[in-house]
Amino acid sequence: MPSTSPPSDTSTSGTTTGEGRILIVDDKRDVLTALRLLLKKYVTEVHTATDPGAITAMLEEQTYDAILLDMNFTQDASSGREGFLWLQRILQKDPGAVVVMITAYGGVEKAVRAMKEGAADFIVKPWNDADLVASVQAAVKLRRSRDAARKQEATDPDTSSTRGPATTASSGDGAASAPGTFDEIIGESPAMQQVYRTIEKVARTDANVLVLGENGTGKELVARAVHRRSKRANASFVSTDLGALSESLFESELFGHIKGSFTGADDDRIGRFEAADGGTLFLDEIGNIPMPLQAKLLTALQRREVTRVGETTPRSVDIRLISATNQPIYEDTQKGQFRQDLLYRINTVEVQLPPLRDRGDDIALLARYYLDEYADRYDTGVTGLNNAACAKLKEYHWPGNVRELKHTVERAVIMAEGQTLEPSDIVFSAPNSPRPSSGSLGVDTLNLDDIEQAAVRKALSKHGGNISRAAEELGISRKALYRRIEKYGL
Ligand SMILES: Nc1ncnc2c1ncn2[C@@H]1O[C@H](COP(=O)(O)OP(=O)(O)OP(=O)(O)O)[C@@H](O)[C@H]1O
Repeated sequence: MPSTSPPSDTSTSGTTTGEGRILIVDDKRDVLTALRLLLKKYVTEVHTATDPGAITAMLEEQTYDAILLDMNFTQDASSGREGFLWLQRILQKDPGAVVVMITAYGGVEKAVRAMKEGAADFIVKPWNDADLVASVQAAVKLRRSRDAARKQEATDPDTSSTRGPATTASSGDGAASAPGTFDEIIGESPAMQQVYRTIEKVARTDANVLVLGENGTGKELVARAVHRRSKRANASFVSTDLGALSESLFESELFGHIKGSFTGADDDRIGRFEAADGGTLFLDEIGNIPMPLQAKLLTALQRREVTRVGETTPRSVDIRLISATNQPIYEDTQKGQFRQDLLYRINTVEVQLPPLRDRGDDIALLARYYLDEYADRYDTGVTGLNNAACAKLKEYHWPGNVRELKHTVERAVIMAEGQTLEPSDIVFSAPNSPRPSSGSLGVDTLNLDDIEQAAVRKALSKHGGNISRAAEELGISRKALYRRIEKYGL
């Protein structure tokens, strides 16, 4: 039975302006007081508790639009373990809860891990008032839209099956996909199966996704698959290549502008953020944007609002963000070329796409697929490729990955003399480009932790997440590998 009186160490503030009922749980009374004073201007009710043990009873009595939860409760504790525990309990009790973690500056990595486990956001102490208020308001909004979506699903049972993630795609075969494919993505290597599993899991959530991989590995296809399987599938998917935007156009493209705000602004125009409202925004080449623009992007993401160039009033946007880069973004962060706080905002879940040369038989699978497609399109009568041609394709290092394979097969199908492709029909565009050594970790650092982290990532990606095989390749025990996965939050 729900208890009717609030636990003794909790307190409530009624207020006037904004909307929403929030709960703040922190063992430090001064933190609670400061937060209550600040937030009561923006939400209807602020409840506080110093003892996380009170959370369960409070959740039985009330539904909260947002819960601000400290990561550490016992004196001097810094592991964040209690934060994880209470986060889990809250989500068990109320799966729709929107939890914002509060952490000290040094605990940011743990807060990011908490986001992977279901927290909606995090706040770093000492906080910036405006950012904190924006984060709480966004959390309240998120709760409301989750509740509305749930109500909609309850009244329209078809909604979840037509718009939600495909539920029958557990082995990498999307609901409407041919064998060996997942939506439009072709490949059945262990590394790609791991990618499909991640897409399935993350699509259902609203978590920000960072897709990493060399050029032409299919990063945009992954972004589209996540969108298609998400509850935003019926809204727009807006793709923007940030690498192609000049600094001067960046703000107006992303945030929009009003007529006359600069030379050439002949009309009001909405930006990509607003165009993606309710749907998914895909920011490609995010690793290439200069520092000042990173700051602007971070502010928009933190506040979930954009201000059109030439205007002063911000507009709220509700987007799911998927970013992609082929840059070594972790290394760039260490070199000070990419903001760490922006990285933490965009990489809640990461999808690492393996280069084509590490995908084994997928090379032949893709080649046959494109062979059929182009033979059909150009009506050439080419029907297959012989073993030697297939071996030649598999031996090549594919610096341009799937995009390059596609063009190579297209050329071969057009130029072939016979019905079956032979090695001489296959001409590579960059046969002498340097072949990345298979041992290369793609990091340019001597920091042992970074090298270890890159090795663990690479082994997991190569073996499609298979712990035994990855541990064997790394030369460590399964247990030792689990410890490292935990250590690096992989
Ligand atoms: N696994 C795959 N199956 C089928 N087609 C693929 C696959 N991967 C990539 N492609 C094709 O290769 C081309 C490049 O894919 P995509 O644009 O998604 O790659 P990308 O990693 O985003 O590239 P870039 O880094 O250059 O932006 C597209 O034509 C896409 O359809």
